[in-house]
Amino acid sequence: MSRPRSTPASPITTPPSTATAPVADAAAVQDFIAAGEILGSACFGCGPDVPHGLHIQRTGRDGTTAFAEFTVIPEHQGAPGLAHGGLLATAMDEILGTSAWLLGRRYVTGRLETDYLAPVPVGSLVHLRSWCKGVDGRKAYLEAEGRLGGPDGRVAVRAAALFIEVPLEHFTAKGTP
Ligand SMILES: CCCCCCCCCCCCCC(=O)SCCNC(=O)CCNC(=O)[C@H](O)C(C)(C)COP(=O)(O)OP(=O)(O)OC[C@H]1O[C@@H](n2cnc3c(N)ncnc32)[C@H](O)[C@@H]1OP(=O)(O)O
Repeated sequence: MSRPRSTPASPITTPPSTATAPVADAAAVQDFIAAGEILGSACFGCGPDVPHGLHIQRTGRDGTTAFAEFTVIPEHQGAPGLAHGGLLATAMDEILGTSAWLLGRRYVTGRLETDYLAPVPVGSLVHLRSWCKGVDGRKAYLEAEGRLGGPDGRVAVRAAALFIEVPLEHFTAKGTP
């Protein structure tokens, strides 16, 4: 039986040799503190008013590493008694997006790779962490993990991602569905 890879990253989500080390942006760090007012309450990942949303709470940061947590409720279930895998990918996307935010530019997820290492029971408190490995032009390379049993407990889910920097118009110029 093959062992889990030590990193979830494929070649697409591995920073190239030309990538530079990430630097936290001072203004973004201030935004992090006031994130609730900036993002509003409609985000499925972190919005407090979204019924059955993840209600992810950001708990801290260190450089471009972001920390957060959420509780898996019955409405998040997939297989009996367990969190839905897509929901856990959403949690990964949210914490990855938070780390990308700390770079001080606007990014969207281009590619998200997720490894599921252990089942996550309904009722679990999932501890999220994400960090940026490098930046190359418009591309930011990030990883994330979700742990059970405490912030340093065992890793149940992990992800690697490529985020792409976009202009403000990406969010304001809505196309016709
Ligand atoms: C306040 C503090 C807290 C804040 C918290 C915030 C929380 C946030 C929580 C929410 C977080 C949730 C976040 C979300 O959920 S974001 C929502 C989910 N993501 C999207 O909706 C993105 C949809 N896609 C697009 O809009 C476009 O495709 C983008 C903008 C990504 C690129 O289209 P664009 O026309 O602009 O650029 P380009 O096509 O010339 O590509 C440029 C380069 O990138 C490379 N490339 C692109 N895609 C991929 C790919 N898939 N794999 C590999 N490579 C890819 C491409 O090869 C090229 O490389 P190169 O040829 O230059 O080498």
